[in-house]
Amino acid sequence: MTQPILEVRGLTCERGERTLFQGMSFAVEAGSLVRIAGSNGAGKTTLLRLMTGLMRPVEGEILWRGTPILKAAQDFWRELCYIGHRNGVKDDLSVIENVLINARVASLKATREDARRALAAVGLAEYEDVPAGQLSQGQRRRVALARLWLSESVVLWVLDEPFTALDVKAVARLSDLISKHVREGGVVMLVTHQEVPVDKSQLHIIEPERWAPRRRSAVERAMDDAAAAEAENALNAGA
Ligand SMILES: Nc1ncnc2c1ncn2[C@@H]1O[C@H](COP(=O)(O)OP(=O)(O)OP(=O)(O)O)[C@@H](O)[C@H]1O
Repeated sequence: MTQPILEVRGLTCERGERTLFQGMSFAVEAGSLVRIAGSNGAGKTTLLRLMTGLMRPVEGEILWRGTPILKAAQDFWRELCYIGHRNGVKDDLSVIENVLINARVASLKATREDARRALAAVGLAEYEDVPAGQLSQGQRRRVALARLWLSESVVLWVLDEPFTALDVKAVARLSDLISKHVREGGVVMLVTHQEVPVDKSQLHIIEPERWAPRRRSAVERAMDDAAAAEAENALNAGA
């Protein structure tokens, strides 16, 4: 592998009382699609949040271009586009105002024309002036995702279930955009069940469960109990 652009080193994460994963390590180079897979509650969303610096790990670190993200801070965030579960769409603003404000918050330079192009790409050209509160869930998702069409120069895309609530056509368009971003040297890390066509060598599948602390089986627990009982008996016999 050439120099990795993104490296996860010995990441351990706890939520509540539970250790979700420990010692997670992997590295990818520019031009990679990182698919986070696994069962409900495995820690997929949590891993994405760690990736953005919104959450901190108990141990370990994430390096972007060789620098820990929490240290790189602004320099890292300038290269990051994060679209989480929540769409962050403001109901009382029009569709185009939402796109422009999202772009401004992300420090992207976007004119009204750019925003129109992005809306056309997500199939919302005719909704430009409609208050976002009047949209369906799928349409709201599209408003949030329109930012991706303004983020081609942003290297790292971190996307939590971006295909949810989209129709077949929208899924195909987004899937094409993601493949193009990866082909052009971007890194896309996403939680999805959707296949995104990229070269096999560019695809990494990360399953947080692989780093989950091992649960002891019933047999192991019974053996421990038996050993403890034996030790107690020995102590009592000696007393
Ligand atoms: N705010 C919180 N406080 C405590 N525990 C939490 C919190 N949010 C999530 N968790 C727990 O962390 C674990 C991982 O949650 P996470 O949302 O990362 O899983 P996931 O793999 O994305 O799940 P899903 O496929 O259902 O979206 C779950 O067991 C969940 O109960």
